Amino acid sequence: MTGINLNASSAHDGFLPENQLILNAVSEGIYGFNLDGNAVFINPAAERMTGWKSGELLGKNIHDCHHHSHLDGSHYPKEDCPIYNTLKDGIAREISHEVFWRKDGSSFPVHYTSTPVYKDGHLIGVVAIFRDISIQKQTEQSLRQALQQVQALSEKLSSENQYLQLELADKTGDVEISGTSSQIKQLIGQIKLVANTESTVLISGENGTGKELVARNLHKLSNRADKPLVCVNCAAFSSNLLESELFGHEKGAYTGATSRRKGRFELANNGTLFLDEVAELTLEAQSKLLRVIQEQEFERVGSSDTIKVDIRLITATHHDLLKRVEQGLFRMDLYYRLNVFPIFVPPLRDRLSDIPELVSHIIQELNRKLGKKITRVSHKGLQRLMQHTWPGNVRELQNVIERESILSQSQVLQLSQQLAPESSPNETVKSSSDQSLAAMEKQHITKVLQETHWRISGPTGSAAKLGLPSSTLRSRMKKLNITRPV
Ligand SMILES: Nc1ncnc2c1ncn2[C@@H]1O[C@H](COP(=O)(O)OP(=O)(O)OP(=O)(O)O)[C@@H](O)[C@H]1O
Repeated sequence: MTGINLNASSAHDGFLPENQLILNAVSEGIYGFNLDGNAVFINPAAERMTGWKSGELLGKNIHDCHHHSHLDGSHYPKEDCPIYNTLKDGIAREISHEVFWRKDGSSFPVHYTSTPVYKDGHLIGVVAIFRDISIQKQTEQSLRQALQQVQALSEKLSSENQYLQLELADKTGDVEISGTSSQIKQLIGQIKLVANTESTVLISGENGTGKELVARNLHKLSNRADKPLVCVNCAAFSSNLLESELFGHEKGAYTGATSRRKGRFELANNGTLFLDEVAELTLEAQSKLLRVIQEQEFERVGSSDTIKVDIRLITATHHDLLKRVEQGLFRMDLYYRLNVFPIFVPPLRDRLSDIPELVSHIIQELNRKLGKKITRVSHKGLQRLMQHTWPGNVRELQNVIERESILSQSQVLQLSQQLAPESSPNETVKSSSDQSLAAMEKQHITKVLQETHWRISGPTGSAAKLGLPSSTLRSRMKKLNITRPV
C-alpha cells in the first residue's frame, strides 16, 4: 500500500484532499490526521458510524475518543495504534480485527486502512478509511455455527449409519444357524437342498425357534441372494392394511390413501418375499395370494392395471396350517401351493444339546452389542439351561442370557436368576388347543355370516367368502353350533 502524494500547487490547507465532495459522498468513514495525530477531516459516513459529530472531534485526538480500548475492554495505548504508527514511520497499514467505540459506549468491528499522506515528498499526515464489518462478522459467525451444526449432524448421521449397518448385519449378515444336534444338521441339509431352487417353502415351528433365520438362509444361499429379501409379518396388520401392504394401493383407493404406494410384492420383484405368520391372512388376501403364485400377477388395491412380478415365495407359520384348512380358515388350494417344500424347525426342548453352541453364539453377539467381555456361562448355569423346557425357544434363551449379561459384573455368567415357569409351550404345530381354535373358528365364521347377512351360498355368500363349499360351511355351522339369531 502506497501513500497519497499531494502536489505543491494544492490550494488546500494542510493535506485536505481536493475533492471533498466525493469523500463526503462515499459510504466508508474517512478521517484525516495531521502530524500531531489530531483530526483535520471527518466525513459524514464516519459521523454516522461512530455517533461523533465532526465538530466534536476536529482538532482532537481520535484514538482517545473511540479507539481507546480493545474489544475485551483492556486499555489500547496510543503507541500501539497502527494509525499513529503510520504517522511516525510513513508505512501504510490494513487492519481488520479491531473495534471502534461509538459515542454511546457501544462498539462495532471495523476494517480500516491507514495511509500516509505526503506533500512535496514530506509526510504531512495520515488518512484512515474504515468500514463497519458487523454484518460480515455476523455472517462469518453464522457460517461458523452452521458449519459446526453440519459437522455435528454429519457425525451423528455417521454414527447412526454405523449403528444401523450393525443392526442390518445382525439381521442379514451373519445368518449362520448354530447347533450340532441331528435335527439342526438335518435342517441345514434341507435348506441347502432347496435354497437354490425356485420352490415355494413353508417353514413351520413354534415361536422363537428360528423360522425367520431359516428364511434368511434360504434367500442367502439362493440365486436371488443379490436381490431383495422382503419380509412381511402378516399378523402385524389389520386385514385391510395387510392387503394394501402386500399389493400396494392407488391414490384414493380408500380413506387415508393419499398417495400411490407400491406393495411388498412389487418391492420384492426378482427377489424373495417372506410372509411370516401366513395363517393370519384373510380369505380374501388368500385368494389374491393364490393368484400371484399361480400367475405371478396382481392388481394394486383400487386399480385395474395388472402388475407382473417374478418372486420366490417363502412362508412361515407357528400354526398347524392343515388344521386351519380343516377348520375352513385357510384355503386348501393355497395350502398345497405353499407347502411345496415343508421345513419344520424343531422346538429347543427337543434339541437341548444345541444349547452350549447357541449360548456361545449369543454371548458373542451380546458382547458386540453391549460392549461386554463375557466369556462363558458357568458349568452349573449351563446345567440349569439344559434342564429348562424353553417354551419361548431360542428367543427366550437369548433374553435370559441378555438379562444376565446386563446384570452380571463377572465375565462368567452364573445364571442364578429364576427361569420362566415351565408353562406349556406356545400354540404350536403339535400343541394347539382345540378348545381355543374352535372358539376362534366359530367367531370368524359368525363374523363372515353377519357380513353377508347370513347368506350361505351364491357368489356373494359366506361359503364363497370363506373359500368353502356351501355343504362344508353348513356342516361346520352345525358342529360349532352356529345359528342365525331370530
Ligand atoms: N439355530 C440358531 N442359531 C442362532 N440363532 C438362532 C437360531 N435359532 C434362532 N436364533 C435366533 O433366535 C431369534 C428368534 O429367531 P426367529 O425370529 O428366526 O424365530 P421365529 O421362529 O421366526 O419366531 P416367530 O415365530 O416369533 O417370528 C433370532 O434372533 C434368531 O437369530
